[in-house]
Amino acid sequence: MKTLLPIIRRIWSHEWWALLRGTALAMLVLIAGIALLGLSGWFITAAGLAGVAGAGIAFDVFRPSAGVRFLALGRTAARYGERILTHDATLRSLARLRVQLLAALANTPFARLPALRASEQLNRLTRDVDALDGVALRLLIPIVSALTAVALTAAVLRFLVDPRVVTWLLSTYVPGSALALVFVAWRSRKPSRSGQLALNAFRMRFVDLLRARADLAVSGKLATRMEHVTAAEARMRAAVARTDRIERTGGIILSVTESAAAAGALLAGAMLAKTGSIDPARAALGFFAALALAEMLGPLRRGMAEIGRMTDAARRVNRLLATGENSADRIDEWPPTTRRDSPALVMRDVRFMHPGAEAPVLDRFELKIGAGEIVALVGPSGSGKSTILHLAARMLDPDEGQVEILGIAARKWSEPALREAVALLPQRSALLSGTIRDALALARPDIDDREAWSALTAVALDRAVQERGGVDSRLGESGAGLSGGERRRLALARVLLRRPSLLLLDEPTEGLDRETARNVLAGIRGYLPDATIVLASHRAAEREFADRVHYVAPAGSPAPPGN
Ligand SMILES: Nc1ncnc2c1ncn2[C@@H]1O[C@H](COP(=O)(O)OP(=O)(O)OP(=O)(O)O)[C@@H](O)[C@H]1O
Repeated sequence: MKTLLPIIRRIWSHEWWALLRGTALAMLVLIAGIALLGLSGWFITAAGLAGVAGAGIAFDVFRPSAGVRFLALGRTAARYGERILTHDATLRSLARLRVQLLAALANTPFARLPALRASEQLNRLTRDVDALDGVALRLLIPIVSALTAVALTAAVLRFLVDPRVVTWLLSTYVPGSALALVFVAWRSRKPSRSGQLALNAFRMRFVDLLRARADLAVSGKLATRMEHVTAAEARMRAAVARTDRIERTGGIILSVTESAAAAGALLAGAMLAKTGSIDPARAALGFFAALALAEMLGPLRRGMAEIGRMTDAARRVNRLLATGENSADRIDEWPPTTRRDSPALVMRDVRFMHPGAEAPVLDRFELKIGAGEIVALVGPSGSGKSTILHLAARMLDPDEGQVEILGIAARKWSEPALREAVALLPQRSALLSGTIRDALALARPDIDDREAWSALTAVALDRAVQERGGVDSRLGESGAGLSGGERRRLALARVLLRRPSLLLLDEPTEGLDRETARNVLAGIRGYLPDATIVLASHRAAEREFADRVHYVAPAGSPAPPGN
């Protein structure tokens, strides 16, 4: 329950007014239901007795039947209002929670991004948030309204019937319903959790299967992977069946409680009527109230069965929100102004180790790049070239040493100012499905045709786009429909559109033939004549394009002279 508190607080803080009114209406529904059954029972008994006594003609049928109608209609109206208010408030708070989770994901520190799995994050955003819709609807509101309804019913019965009937009802209902609810909550914790885990596994395996289907098919592993997917689905169904069985057993305990409470109330009423303490019609009230009290336990039973699923989801959501909110604090909002006369990029005595790695990738690393220079970083695979670009874009922060970007210490840059001044083309860029214009608009939302074509021309992609039908032609998922080299150039065009002062390119011409590579590199310089360009490079064409080559030695080995 402690895990659910932060979620309850989040829901309550924005929706307290709607929830308060919804809870009041939920109480009204329960009270009206109990009163309706009590009044109807009283009415039938009293009318019967009046008939037996031969006083039927004098019996006032109008007021009680008007009361029954009023209560029945009032209950329906209150139920309608309660559903609208509470569901609306819950859906609004879940929508807000989804946005908060997305923001937390967006704030995830870059160093942790490689560990994130798309399918896992998708799960979190859908199943976990959906699991939390019951926190208010099936736990909070039913508990508060049931407690209030019980207290009110007890007070009214005490006044109208007899305190002993109230004592009987409480002494059967309180332990009986507590036993049933605790039984359901306790026993269904495991299956409801394992059902959720199996569902998560099913979704992740299914997404992975779709993504890797070509590789799996050629390696002959498709059938085995499909078995994995169906195994997760079978576990999920088994867990659901088990939760249902537990819920039904809880239902049996509740039915026994209800029957015992009603039978006892009927017996007590009969005895009280026999001794003449109260009239028989009033004596029937306890019996009907006992039947009506069972109604309030239905939604609670469902909530209890889901408690394991809810707490697990809440734990994951709380953790992600906490990390996202903490890392958001990292961003310094002070926007500095760059100094034009200073070097574009300086790294002094930098040490950096990837999380979980055993040794630093950079140790006492030094680099100085003048404004307007084009520098190619070369070195063996794994020597840390991409890491240097990530440090220069401040996607990573060094463990030791200083990084200066455009004359300003990296830590002093505000996030928006840095993204204006520095652009990075990573080794693998993501293209979203949509049109070519959409892909470019990520860099420049208000992009016009002229800007789009000039960036596409710079990366030698204009002809290919024209042949496809222009900038409004559609791309499939991850840029499907373009060749690997064309996708790379489209991502490059997008980076150029930002017109950065410092452009960081991680193997920009990978997958391009020598001539196209040369054209693209010349196009980049033509598009950004004054920018400083740093390339992580393995290709001769890139080295030839650079003013200077900087050798990146693996950490621990000496850097050659000439750097
Ligand atoms: N997220 C990470 N977690 C742990 N280790 C990492 C991570 N990213 C990179 N590394 C490791 O850091 C080292 C440097 O990686 P980096 O990508 O910077 O090298 P690189 O010189 O750009 O290599 P390549 O030329 O093959 O692209 C490698 O040994 C790599 O395995």
